Amino acid sequence: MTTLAITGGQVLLPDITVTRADVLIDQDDGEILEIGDDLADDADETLDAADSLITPGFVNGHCHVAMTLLRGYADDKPLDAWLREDIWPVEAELTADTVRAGTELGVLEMIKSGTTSFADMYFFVPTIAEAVADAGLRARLGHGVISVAKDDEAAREDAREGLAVAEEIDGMADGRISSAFMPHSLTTVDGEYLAEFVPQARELGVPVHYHANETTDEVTPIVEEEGVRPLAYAAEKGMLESEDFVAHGVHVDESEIGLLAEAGTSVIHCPASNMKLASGMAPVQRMREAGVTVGLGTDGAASNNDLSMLDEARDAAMIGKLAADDASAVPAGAVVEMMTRGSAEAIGLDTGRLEEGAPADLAVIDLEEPHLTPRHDLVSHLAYAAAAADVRHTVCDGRVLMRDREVLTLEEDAVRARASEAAETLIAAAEE
Ligand SMILES: CSC[C@H]1O[C@@H](n2cnc3c(O)ncnc32)[C@H](O)[C@@H]1O
Ligand SMILES: [Zn+2]
Repeated sequence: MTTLAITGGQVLLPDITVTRADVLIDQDDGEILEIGDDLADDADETLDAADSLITPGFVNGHCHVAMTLLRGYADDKPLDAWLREDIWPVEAELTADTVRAGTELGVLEMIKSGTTSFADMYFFVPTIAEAVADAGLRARLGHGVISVAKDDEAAREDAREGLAVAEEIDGMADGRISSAFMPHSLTTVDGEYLAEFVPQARELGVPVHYHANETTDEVTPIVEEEGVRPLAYAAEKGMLESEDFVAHGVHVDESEIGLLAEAGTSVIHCPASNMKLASGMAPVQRMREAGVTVGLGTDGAASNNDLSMLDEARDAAMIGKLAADDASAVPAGAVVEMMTRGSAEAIGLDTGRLEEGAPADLAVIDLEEPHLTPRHDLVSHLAYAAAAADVRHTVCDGRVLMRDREVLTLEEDAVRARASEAAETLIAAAEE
């Protein structure tokens, strides 16, 4: 057994309290062996966490990681126009090579901001899986299925690809990669395909993940054409099971919050994307009070425009108060829980907490910074004041992915250069 001790830090425990302790890891099994005092002597190697906070690695519950290539490409538009006029025409030109370059850039950014796990819906998913495996992260990945603007055979082929990819990649990278069936949304995949293919996802035993109730433009047509709210429609299609998770959940009414709570379906809140696209304010406080598991996600870098979960946590706390018209709503402890265990539970990964036997997925935050001084409350600092650049070390599955800001699994300069080139190639192809 090879062991690593993370020493001298403060540790964020599962009950969202902080205590002074070392963390001892079994690097072969990728598990936490012990959290306690003076564990350095028991370890083969150490990682210094003096003046630092050791937190569970952050869990990004909803992303399109290769969209880093489109960061800053099309800003300041609402969702539907943004997708149809700018994003989808460019995405039509994606290749496995450009997706690899965008994914490497995205996972580099994640490692540098303390994220160790994420859920992702995109294209060229086996390529994304390889990049995630090489970078050392944990992820639940799926092919985004769309039927609009496709003929029947193309739509079926796309859905079949969604299932085939889910089967192919599940369990890759010693189990660090898992999969899901991912229809894009309730309005971009026709009901007949949902009815046909969702049961096949159940047979495969994978969860279903989709965008839901993100804008009023997505709610109105379903109410008008189906006569029910979108999440009641999703339930009719068999898409509201306890392992399923929806992204956004902005325009959900009380009946839909009740459906989510009853079914155990989770919601990934994406506050930055919801603000940037002016989609609306999700009723996070009400969903949490009703017992819905709420996680946090960045969405893609083109609608955020970064992949930092620390930014997302602050945004979630701020907009949560505004939405509830209550400064005590969505407090620091709630967003810290959402960015760790909440997202992990939502996307079905057994991580997001620091305790004996849990996966050794963690981030170490440097507290020796002016904006983290004084240290009245480290949970408050994590929610409101810490930034991506404060992350010192990142560890996933017991492996050190970043030590003292040096990423060990990716060559940072080369990744940035390849991504810049891929972005240029992509835009040039779209403008041809
Ligand atoms: C079919 S793969 C995923 C698909 O989703 C698009 N996308 C990115 N951000 C959003 C969002 O906020 N709502 C809906 N769809 C989004 C992405 O560009 C891909 O086409
Ligand atoms: Zn999305």
